Amino acid sequence: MIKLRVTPVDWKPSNGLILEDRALETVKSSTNFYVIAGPGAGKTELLAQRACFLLQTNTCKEPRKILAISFKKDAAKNIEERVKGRCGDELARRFISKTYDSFAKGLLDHFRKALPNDYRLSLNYEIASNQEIIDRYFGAIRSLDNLNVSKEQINNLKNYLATNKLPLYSGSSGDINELIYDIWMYCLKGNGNKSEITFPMVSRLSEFLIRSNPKVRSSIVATYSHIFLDEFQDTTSNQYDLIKTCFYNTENILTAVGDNKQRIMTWAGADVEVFNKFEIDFKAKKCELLMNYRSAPRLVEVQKILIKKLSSNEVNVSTSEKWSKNDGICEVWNFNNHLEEAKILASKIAQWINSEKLNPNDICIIAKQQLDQYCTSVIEKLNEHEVRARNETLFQDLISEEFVHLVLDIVKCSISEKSRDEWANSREMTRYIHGMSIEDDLYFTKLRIFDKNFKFALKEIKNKFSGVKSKEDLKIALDEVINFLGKKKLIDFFPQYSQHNYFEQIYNKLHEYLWNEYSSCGDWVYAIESLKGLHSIPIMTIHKSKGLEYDTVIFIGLEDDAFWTFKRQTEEDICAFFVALSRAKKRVIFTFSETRINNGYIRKQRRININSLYQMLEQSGVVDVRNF
Ligand SMILES: Nc1ncnc2c1ncn2[C@@H]1O[C@H](COP(=O)(O)OP(=O)(O)OP(=O)(O)O)[C@@H](O)[C@H]1O
Repeated sequence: MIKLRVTPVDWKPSNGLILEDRALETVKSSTNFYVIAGPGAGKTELLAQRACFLLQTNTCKEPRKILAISFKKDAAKNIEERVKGRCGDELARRFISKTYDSFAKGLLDHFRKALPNDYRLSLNYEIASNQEIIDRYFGAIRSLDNLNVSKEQINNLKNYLATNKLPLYSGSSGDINELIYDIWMYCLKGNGNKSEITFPMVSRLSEFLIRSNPKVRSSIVATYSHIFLDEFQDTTSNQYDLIKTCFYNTENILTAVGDNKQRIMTWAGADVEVFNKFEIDFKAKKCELLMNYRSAPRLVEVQKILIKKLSSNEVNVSTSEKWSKNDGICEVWNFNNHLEEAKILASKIAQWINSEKLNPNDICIIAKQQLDQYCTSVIEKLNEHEVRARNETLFQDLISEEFVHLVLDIVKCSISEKSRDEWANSREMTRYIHGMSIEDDLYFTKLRIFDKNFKFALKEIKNKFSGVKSKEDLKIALDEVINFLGKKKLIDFFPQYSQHNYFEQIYNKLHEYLWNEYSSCGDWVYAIESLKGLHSIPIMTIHKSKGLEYDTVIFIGLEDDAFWTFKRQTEEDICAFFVALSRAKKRVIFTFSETRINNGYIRKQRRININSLYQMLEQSGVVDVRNF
């Protein structure tokens, strides 16, 4: 039974977790804190527990909320799920989990009219990438000839576009400032009156509007009493400025968590000084955690070598008591070519799934980038063993969409009476979407009517789905779900879908992907689980793997070609290697293949440039090498 209210003294961490003293102090603190800790130290868990503490003790006083900001949609979803699981849906309604982009965009959409005139963008603005904007600008407006700008500045233009706070200095003829100013004006006003901007520009505009409107700022400060910042090491100056403008010198309490050794977004502008800035600006206290709850002891031995390399510090990371001293497998597997690699990996994976009773999604395959090049043969060979593996990049964003979750839950519980969790989640969520509040005097009467309607709707939805024979039928069945929820109500509840055709885009993708799954198995429950990734091995890049954990991690291609940036950005690439390694709980395998096919050509692979990575593995004294 989930406790709704306890006193701060009586409060205990949920799920029977025991927190280190330092972690407990941060969970209960009433001052700004930043937590620096390595992989698996429980940083995300600490935020989830802190949310429970603040909500269950009403330290975050009703109706105020907690705002949690993450980088990726799935990370935002992950922490939201943890909070729901630990303190229940009712309290978790006051836990608002967003990405930086959705936070900034939400502010802009809500308060767009408060922007100073020169920077007011059109209502129906579009989001574009840096490159699209630059290409369009030079295609439509300007040639490179009459510019007083160096080649390097042009090459790095995308990095400069949203570097400075607004309003921009308009520059002098043809220089870089004038160019940037001109691009901004083109983006805001120039393209047939429909503005087109990038996410970093969204962030700059939001920051500007809050800075120029004390009333808007006050409303944000009043809405949220506590702010959580996850993966803080990857925060860009642009994002930090937005946070600072919102919450500097206010009574809001901020908690930032991160790990400098997992900073893999420097290329995207991560500010290496961000923890120092936060400490000074927000007078934040520091908390260091020295546990690794995730990885087995032998894997932590390898991690320690990398930690020493990355931070020049000897650290004494402890492991969970559930492990024995010799638990953990870290191996390098050498192959003659990528086909041998695929064949042997597939057969070993199938063997582990059978003998160790692992689910496919307990195993993760990671490559540095170019998943098609490194993983296609393994996917094919796994299929021969009837093990499915899929490129998670194509699914992660769709699956973490809130309304996709809701629709899938509704369909699943309409079909299968065993889906109790999905039934409870979708009933709860639908009640909120339909505006039912426990504070309403007629709540219980309305609840009875709602439950009757909900039951009836599930029956209708089940009928529709049972009759689906074609992709077109599926569209009609899905429409039944949307009609029951009410498209307008859905969009009012999830304002992120109010933008242009975003809702339609997601909806069409859901239709397409769900049909693909169903047409290959003919079973709705299995199709929904498959779409959620329950029956396949996820394949992803290191960047996508951040924050996740798996029993077994297989890193394909520990080779110079994969780490082609190693010489130029050695530290960032070691951090990337560290992130991949530290996703594993029990076993991590690195592969090296003498040759690989690249663009139809056989390429010899080397490990000269990244030799230091191999040396670190060897230095740990726990890594075995196997030649196949
Ligand atoms: N106090 C604790 N006791 C037991 N298990 C814990 C505790 N804290 C976290 N865990 C578990 O350890 C694992 C890692 O936790 P979490 O994801 O919060 O770590 P993290 O520091 O955010 O990791 P990373 O930076 O590598 O993403 C999770 O499975 C989590 O449930």
